[in-house]
Amino acid sequence: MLGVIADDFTGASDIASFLVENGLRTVQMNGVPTGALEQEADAIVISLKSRSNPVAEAIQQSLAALHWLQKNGATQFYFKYCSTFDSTAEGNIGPVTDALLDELNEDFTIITPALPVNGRTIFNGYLFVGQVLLNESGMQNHPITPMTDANLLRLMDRQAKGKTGLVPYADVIKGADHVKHCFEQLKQQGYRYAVVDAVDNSQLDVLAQAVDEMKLVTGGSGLAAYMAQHKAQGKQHQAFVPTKNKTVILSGSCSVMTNKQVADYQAKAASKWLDVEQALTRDDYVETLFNWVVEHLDGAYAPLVYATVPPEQLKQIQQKFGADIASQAIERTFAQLAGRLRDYGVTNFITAGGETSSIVVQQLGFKGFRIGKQIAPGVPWLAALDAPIYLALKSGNFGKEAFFSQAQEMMQ
Ligand SMILES: Nc1ncnc2c1ncn2[C@@H]1O[C@H](COP(=O)(O)OP(=O)(O)O)[C@@H](O)[C@H]1O
Ligand SMILES: O=C(O)[C@@H](O)C(=O)COP(=O)(O)O
Repeated sequence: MLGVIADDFTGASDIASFLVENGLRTVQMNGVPTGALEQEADAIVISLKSRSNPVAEAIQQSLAALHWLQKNGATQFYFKYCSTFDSTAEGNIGPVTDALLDELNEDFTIITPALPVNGRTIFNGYLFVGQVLLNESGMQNHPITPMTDANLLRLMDRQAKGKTGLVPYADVIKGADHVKHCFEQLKQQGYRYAVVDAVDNSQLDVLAQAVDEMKLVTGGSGLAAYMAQHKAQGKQHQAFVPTKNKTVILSGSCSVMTNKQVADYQAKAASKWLDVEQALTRDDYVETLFNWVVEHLDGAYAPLVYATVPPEQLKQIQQKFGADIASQAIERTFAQLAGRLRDYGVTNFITAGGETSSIVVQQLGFKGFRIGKQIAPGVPWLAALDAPIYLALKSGNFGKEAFFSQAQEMMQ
């Protein structure tokens, strides 16, 4: 069984959807479960909210997830982080990778955020988003983990304890045996991690074969899709879509794509901006937003509450209130609002943004999810295991402009 440790909830549903689409029976758990695994599965994805926590906390959560997965039958482990390598000079990708390697008594792994279907490719160790380098893609303006360098070797070396090497494109296309040989050479030269180039899916297919016996693999969801294909032996997936019912959209991502998606949706449905100042100063602010959502639940499309702003406005807000204070106030407000709406009878939640989705799901508190049909690559419909609730957790930059309306048009 494959055990996945995902550093946020959108990332967890991203990888879970690719595992399922490629034939593995997969369950996504909300945090580290307290009891034993209750159903048969080929892969378990544990969703953490550890991407931007203090390093020690991220390590502690990730090791707890590892121990649970080991106890419940996992034999190979996958640390899932963002396809845009969201992290800071402190971590958490490097320190968590180190902690997992140490705990597993391993001394080597790979670094593979590539996800070609969503435009994330790696060449000569540089991460591209579409046709531009990571640090020119808009990710340099990320509210919590601004990415100002696209070189994965440098990024990893800054935050991890070992040395990072490269398996370049010219070697990857020579096939899985050759890639394994490159890993051995890098190990002998004292490298602890290898960034592996992947400019399209065929390199991920090769890499999936090269890591078949690697105890710990790290990366985005792209490689996992091919690992699933090689493990699955053609198992079938019964994809579901949600039932039409009371729906709300909560958007806390400030990514380039989410800004476009919010603008597109505002032309179709009722929308309300979540004002940081009011979130910080008014005790009744959640109640005000709740009342507004309830008034708009009967429209053709669901109401949207959004904190999403373009980079200049984000900078002003962060300067005025402090980046951490602003983002915590927004996350808290979304979480409380989601809880109120669930109690009121909203059954379908569409959330945008990794941190935002993570806090909302933690507040709603389900054990875990079954994985349904993909709305866009990496964004599946989810059904809570223990309540008749459906969710779509959209990663910041995933989906096309019309994502929010498309998601609802799938409901039956
Ligand atoms: N208007 C805003 N001002 C300040 N911070 C914001 C604003 N809107 C969103 N944020 C914060 O930015 C962060 C966005 O992160 P996240 O939800 O992970 O989105 P993404 O998936 O794009 O990374 C959240 O912590 C959110 O609260
Ligand atoms: O790998 C990815 O890009 C996503 O699965 C992911 O982790 C995105 O994170 P957010 O943009 O913070 O949602």
